[in-house]
Amino acid sequence: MTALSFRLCSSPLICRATLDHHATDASFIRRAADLSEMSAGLTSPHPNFGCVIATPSGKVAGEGYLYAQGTKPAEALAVEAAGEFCRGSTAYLNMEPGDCHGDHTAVSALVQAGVGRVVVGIRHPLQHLRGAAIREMRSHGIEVNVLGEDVQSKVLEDARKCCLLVNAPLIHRACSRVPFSLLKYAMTLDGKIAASSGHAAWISSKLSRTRVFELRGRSDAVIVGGNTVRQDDPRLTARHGQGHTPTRIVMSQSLDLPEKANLWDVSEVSTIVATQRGARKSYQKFLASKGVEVVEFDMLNPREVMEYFHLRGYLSILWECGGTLAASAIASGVIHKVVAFIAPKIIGGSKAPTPVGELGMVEMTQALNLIDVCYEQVGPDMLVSGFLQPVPDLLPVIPSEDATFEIDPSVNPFESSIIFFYKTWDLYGSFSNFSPHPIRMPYGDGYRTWSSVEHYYQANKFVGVENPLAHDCVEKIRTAKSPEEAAFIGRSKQRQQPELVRSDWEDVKIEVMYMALKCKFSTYPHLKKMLLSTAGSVLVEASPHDLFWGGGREGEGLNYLGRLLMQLRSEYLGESSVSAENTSLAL
Ligand SMILES: NC(=O)C1=CN([C@@H]2O[C@H](COP(=O)(O)OP(=O)(O)OC[C@H]3O[C@@H](n4cnc5c(N)ncnc54)[C@H](OP(=O)(O)O)[C@@H]3O)[C@@H](O)[C@H]2O)C=CC1
Ligand SMILES: Nc1c(N[C@@H]2O[C@H](COP(=O)(O)O)[C@@H](O)[C@H]2O)[nH]c(=O)[nH]c1=O
Repeated sequence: MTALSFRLCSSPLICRATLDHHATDASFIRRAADLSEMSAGLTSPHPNFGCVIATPSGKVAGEGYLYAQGTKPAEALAVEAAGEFCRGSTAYLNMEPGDCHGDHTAVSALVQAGVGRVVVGIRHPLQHLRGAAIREMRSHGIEVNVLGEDVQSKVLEDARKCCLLVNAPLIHRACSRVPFSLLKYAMTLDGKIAASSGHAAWISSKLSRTRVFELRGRSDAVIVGGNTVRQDDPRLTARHGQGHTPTRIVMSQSLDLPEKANLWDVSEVSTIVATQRGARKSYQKFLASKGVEVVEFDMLNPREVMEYFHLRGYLSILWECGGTLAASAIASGVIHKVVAFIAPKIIGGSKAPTPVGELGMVEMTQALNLIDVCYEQVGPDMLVSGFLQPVPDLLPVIPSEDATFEIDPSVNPFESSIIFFYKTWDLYGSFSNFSPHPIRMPYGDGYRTWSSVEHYYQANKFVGVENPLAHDCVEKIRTAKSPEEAAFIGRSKQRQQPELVRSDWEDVKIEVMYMALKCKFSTYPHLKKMLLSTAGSVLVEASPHDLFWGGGREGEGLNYLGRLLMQLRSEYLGESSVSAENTSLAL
């Protein structure tokens, strides 16, 4: 079996006219993405939608963007602006419309105006909305091209990336069930965020601080730790004009906070204090009397707090804390992006605070590398920003129509039902690697029995490595009492002692899994029958954590387990149709 690839490669023979066409599509999609951000800082953060309507000769006829939740959709505004030029035109949308209220306003506007073609940057990131508007437009006879699926090339891929970035908060929030979090700090050239005394006003220039006000205006909330309140008495308001002002959140375990503080003045904007359950009840009462909301947590940590604010509907959070809380937030995996203003100043001081406290790392190889790093000079300062977690790519979960068809011709990816499986006790739980179905696989000179596919898969990470410790690992995993234990040993060893992992693991792991699955489904006829009974459906492992083998919570994962099962199903279906043909020939 060859490794599966679901991205269709662009043909090397792609012609000049197609390239020009792609360049035009790409530039209008980029424009739609830029437009979609026009409301940033003016209203509460929301999904960003922009629409450009272009005539067949490539002229912009109308544009629109969603101003705020519940206001007229970008598509309707663009149609109004383009008027009679809509007929036969192409509409460019950075993101598939999300028909949240069932009123089809965006799609109806395009259909009724007679738009002939729609180019979509990315599908809607939310599973319950994804694909619906695209299907609806197609059902009305509009040609819909989704970037990366129906049309592909380098220039379109770059444009698609702009669409992902412009809705990064929504995509991250959908995938990780926490709001999008941006850690911002200002530091001196020698890496300090304050003097040893704690004094920090100011490190960065006025121009940089104006940029911070803009960042605040694009956020639902700004967070600091208790110590920053004690040291700085901050206001944390967005003083960037008439724009949106975020809620202020303080995280304090001790509630050993001052009675007089700018944040307790809630006349213009609210403040929420997140604290440990039971902390200083009398002080909690005092805060309540000031109009400050206090929320108690059983475990006050960044993840719990972020999950809570996700449930309250927050999309985007700006962390403006010191290094203590920043380290805790990074360690709990809730920070998605970092923005650092670096001022050309030196303050010194071996005890002066730094932007990120203790992370427990001891070697430089453990350092977290930022992705998509940008550098910009802001007045005298340098602004460095980048992602700590890549914006999840929405493309692969339900692969392109052609590619899915390649794996399993019975599947029509956007019309088929989706069967999710995850826990072994679920309806299709036997598809999980953790299902208790032992397999017998070649090993060394003979065969060995493995208690589950997971046991076999995890052990294979260490097979063939000439180190007794790797051999021990294989045996420990093989004799693990449960698939969970096997997974735990395999994953932690891989993390702690990467030198024990075979060097070709990334190249062979899909093949290893495929062979194990093939053995499992061939050994147990009832499992094979169950797999065949799903023909025509897309299989998705609904693992919220494993974004390689699983499909993620909102379809952001690569779903390789589901793909391999579909591949296997297709092979079995092929075999049964060949044997049916042979039988009928024999008759
Ligand atoms: N230059 C810049 O960009 C910035 C500079 N600063 C400077 O940094 C210094 C303060 O730094 P620092 O002490 O690190 O301040 P933090 O903002 O990180 O506050 C730390 C406090 O956060 C609270 N906290 C609640 N939960 C947690 C948790 N899970 N993990 C860690 N902390 C938690 C605790 O408050 P409690 O003790 O109340 O329980 C803790 O003492 C000041 O001098 C300030 O001027 C601060 C922000 C930005
Ligand atoms: N010192 C420092 C920053 N510090 C951050 O700004 C907060 C003060 O905000 P406010 O009271 O609204 O002006 C402070 O508590 C800390 O979070 N920020 C920067 O951009 N540059 C700086 O040099």
